[in-house]
Amino acid sequence: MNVVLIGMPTAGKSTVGVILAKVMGYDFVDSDLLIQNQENRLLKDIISQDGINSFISIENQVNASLQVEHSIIATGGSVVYGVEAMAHLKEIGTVIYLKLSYETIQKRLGNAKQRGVVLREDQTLLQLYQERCPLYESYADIIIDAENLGIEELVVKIMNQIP
Ligand SMILES: Nc1ncnc2c1ncn2[C@@H]1O[C@H](COP(=O)(O)OP(=O)(O)OP(=O)(O)O)[C@@H](O)[C@H]1O
Ligand SMILES: O=C(O)C1=C[C@@H](O)[C@@H](O)[C@H](O)C1
Ligand SMILES: [Mg+2]
Repeated sequence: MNVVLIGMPTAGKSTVGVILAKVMGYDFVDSDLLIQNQENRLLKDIISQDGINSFISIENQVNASLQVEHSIIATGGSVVYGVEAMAHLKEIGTVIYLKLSYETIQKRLGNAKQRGVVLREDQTLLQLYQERCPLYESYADIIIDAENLGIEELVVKIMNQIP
């Protein structure tokens, strides 16, 4: 079985995921890096060159094809737009949503466009947050409130909730 981390960009999926893998003796997979490997391009270049719909479709295909065991899987924040990806991830793992307030995400994110976030031209970060929260919640097996927790504290909180 795997543990799948979902949540907004900067929620800590990659940072916390790799530590969690070490502490639990799991492997670590970052699906953003698998996308970059497959495409041989940076995420932000895929988004700027091909557009957000193509990126979402590539992300969906990569995550839907993931064949791993005993791994912590850090997904990209936009993975929840991929129906096939989420169906597959739910089948191969326990899905954990790292939930943070809009204010914290905004502070950590800085300039969303420069980081290559899947944000439509006419969409604000607040609208993106409001659009995504229900998706993260609907796919989550476990929701973890990560607000005001340091990286190590969050690792412990996640470990305590993994079945
Ligand atoms: N618990 C935390 N407290 C403070 N800062 C954190 C915490 N977790 C992560 N960060 C910081 O937030 C930034 C983004 O974290 P990270 O790359 O792990 O996010 P992510 O969820 O993987 O985002 P993405 O969806 O873009 O891949 C990093 O600079 C990281 O150090
Ligand atoms: O939440 C997002 O829109 C994204 C998050 C990153 O992990 C990458 O998957 C990509 O930059 C898009
Ligand atoms: Mg990440």
